[in-house]
Amino acid sequence: MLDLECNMIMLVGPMKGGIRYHPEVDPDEVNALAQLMTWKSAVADIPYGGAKGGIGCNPGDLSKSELERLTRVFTQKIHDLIGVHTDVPAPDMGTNAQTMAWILDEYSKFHGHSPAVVTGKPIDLGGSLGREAATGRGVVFAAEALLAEHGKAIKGLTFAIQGFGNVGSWAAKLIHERGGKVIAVSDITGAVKNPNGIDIPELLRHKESTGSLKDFQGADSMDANELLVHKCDVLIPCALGGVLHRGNAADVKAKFIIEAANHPTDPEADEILAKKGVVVLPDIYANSGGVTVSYFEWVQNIQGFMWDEQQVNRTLQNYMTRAFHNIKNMCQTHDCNLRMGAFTLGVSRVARATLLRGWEA
Ligand SMILES: NC(=O)C1=CN([C@@H]2O[C@H](COP(=O)(O)OP(=O)(O)OC[C@H]3O[C@@H](n4cnc5c(N)ncnc54)[C@H](OP(=O)(O)O)[C@@H]3O)[C@@H](O)[C@H]2O)C=CC1
Ligand SMILES: O=C(O)CCC(=O)C(=O)O
Repeated sequence: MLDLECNMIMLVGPMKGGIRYHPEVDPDEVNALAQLMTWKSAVADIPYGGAKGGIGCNPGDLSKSELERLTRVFTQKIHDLIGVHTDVPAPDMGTNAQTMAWILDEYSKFHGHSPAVVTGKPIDLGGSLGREAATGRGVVFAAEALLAEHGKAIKGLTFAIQGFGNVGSWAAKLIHERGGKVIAVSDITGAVKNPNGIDIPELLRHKESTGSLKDFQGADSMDANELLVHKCDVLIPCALGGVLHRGNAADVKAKFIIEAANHPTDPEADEILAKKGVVVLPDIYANSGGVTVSYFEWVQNIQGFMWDEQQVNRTLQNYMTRAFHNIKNMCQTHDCNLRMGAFTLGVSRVARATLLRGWEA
């Protein structure tokens, strides 16, 4: 199944969002994810509408050459819909810089060389330094901003991380570097735990060489579902949507949840967690580091000028800190939680742009 959804008609700039390859991709989910991109871009204050694309497939079952052919055929079908100033794809679950390189190459056969038509591409093809790490790094900046509000810091706190792909592995690495104790990690093959803190660089090497978390010597294996209710200070879902639901929310022991995945908490779980006093940092803010650095990549491509990595990371931190304070202001003004504050900020920015364009009903 191939699907591409766009949620905003060029109100403030092109539409933007990732392309997902996963067996559970369906049009409703892609549409919902495109809507999240609209509010996410508005919260980050970057000039984009929302989009998302996906293919229902299991990339783990496909060879590299099958993935390339699939991506090229997909691009042949959507090349008239995407474009530097209309809709700019990026990686999401199951896709990566190589996928973006194939899209760029195939698109350029129809429209001429156009590096800015995708972001998250390899550096050698015009990708931005810092984009690969950006979502995980943004998650860490977001966590630091939230924890500081509560008089805490990453150092010394315990973390459980679901998902060890692009977002989860970068978040784990950066938390480990800051002195946080990552005590549980999972991927699709299972989960591992170590109450003294997992050696994340070692786990990265193990995952890189074996392709899974299984048989890692530095930690005990655990039930992957148990990870979400494991005793820790901070839980970071970095995989699928809907993983926190009424069946497990009451058992969550973390005091903070940083939503690095898109839509990991369903509305029933949200209510249960709020009653328990768990502080949830919403996805449309917490994982916005990826699209923010995608914006920097697009700007660099259009300018034909490459930023150094320090500039990318510093500017990302400024964007994440500014957005956190804007959300907090909304929460204070409307006496609401962080999710409502983030949505109020995003929706009000989109509404203002709509009115200014004269599109009111
Ligand atoms: N990439 C980006 O820039 C952004 C991503 N996001 C969101 O972050 C989340 C992760 O994306 P990303 O890291 O890019 O995706 P990846 O495909 O790189 O990684 C996904 C990870 O989730 C694991 N996983 C899949 N299913 C399960 C499961 N049932 N239980 C536990 N782990 C599972 C995978 O396991 P395995 O390694 O074994 O395959 C993998 O480690 C998604 O929700 C995505 O929408 C949000 C903003 C930007
Ligand atoms: O980098 C991008 O453009 C989009 C990233 C994405 O898909 C997301 O934030 O969910």
